[in-house]
Amino acid sequence: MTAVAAEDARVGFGELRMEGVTRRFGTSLALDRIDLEIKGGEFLALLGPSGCGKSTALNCLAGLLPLSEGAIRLDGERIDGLPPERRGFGMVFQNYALFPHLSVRKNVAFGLSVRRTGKAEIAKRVDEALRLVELTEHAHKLPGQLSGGQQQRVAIARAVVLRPRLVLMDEPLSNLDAKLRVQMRTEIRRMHQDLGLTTVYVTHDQEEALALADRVVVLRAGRIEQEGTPEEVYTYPASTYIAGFMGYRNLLPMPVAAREGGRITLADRGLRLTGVPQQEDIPDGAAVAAVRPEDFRVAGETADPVNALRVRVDVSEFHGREVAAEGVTDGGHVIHFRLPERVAPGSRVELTVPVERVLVFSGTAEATGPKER
Ligand SMILES: Nc1ncnc2c1ncn2[C@@H]1O[C@H](COP(=O)(O)OP(=O)(O)OP(=O)(O)O)[C@@H](O)[C@H]1O
Repeated sequence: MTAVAAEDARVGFGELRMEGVTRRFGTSLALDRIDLEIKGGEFLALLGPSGCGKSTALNCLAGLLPLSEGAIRLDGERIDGLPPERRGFGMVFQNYALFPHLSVRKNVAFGLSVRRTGKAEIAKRVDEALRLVELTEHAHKLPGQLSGGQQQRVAIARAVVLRPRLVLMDEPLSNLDAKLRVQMRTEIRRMHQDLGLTTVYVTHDQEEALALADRVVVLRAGRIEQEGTPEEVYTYPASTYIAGFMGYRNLLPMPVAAREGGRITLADRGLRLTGVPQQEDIPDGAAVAAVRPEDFRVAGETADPVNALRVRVDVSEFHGREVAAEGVTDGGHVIHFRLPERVAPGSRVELTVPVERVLVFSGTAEATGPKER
């Protein structure tokens, strides 16, 4: 099959494998022996903070960057030596890179014209793509006459009109405002489903990754730290680094005070938290309790004495459905939690958290990874 035929054939693939993919820039290691399998039809998110190697991984898949070591195989066949245009992948980046002097329709048709696709076929496919991104009535406009979200939709239409077997997206929503980001997120997912695409999506936004992906791969310093379904990664982060990323805003380094029946109790300066160990070897001296703000509850009088803590509220912010609060324990631990309503600074509240929502890791304060947002 010729490369063009491969790109046009709307056939997916069984699996794409990255095998020991390593990429160096001088002496710095941007990707360190990445082994990853992407299944046809899957929506995979590559998640991690700035500099962890997400874009490098995507560019290696796209063929924009050669590998330093390793291989990429599509259904067993090596493709890492192929130039980008022969891989049959579509790309959507954060700067939409539309042609400013061409209409929306011409921008979307461009790739097909270059391939000398027949006029009637181009018209049919462009119409279909524009309908899909709901831009039919803007087809005659120039990109400069569109909003940021509309321009991004043109960029997506331009990629999917080629019916690529894999769509690579690098932070495609990062230039949009918050409301549009959420809308476009749904559209991207819908398109992925409706067109039966395989998508690899790079983002540093955990909410976006969790909302969109079938599987999330979290990168840290060029290596895979955890991979799993959004539910798995969110509920059972494999490390404090991932926990910090997944909204476990309370990462409290405390020594171990007791171990009993599969539970572990940490205690420090008057704060005592019992939780569930997430790793096998948790040393006595260096453990971290990870708790999500929304898992703390304001305790009633009948509160279970396990995991009861009293905090002085310093700040409470109205967030619509609930109030986000920051407080401090008598011993000086800063606690992030939620309240049903705002309270005056200096108020004292009793909090509690279920044992199963206190995740215990080995580690120290330095190892507590990125903070939420
Ligand atoms: N062209 C380059 N020359 C030198 N170093 C590079 C180059 N591109 C990337 N790097 C380095 O490789 C590492 C990974 O970069 P990469 O862009 O893949 O990270 P990222 O996770 O996508 O970050 P961001 O979200 O900020 O784009 C970083 O340390 C970066 O400085």
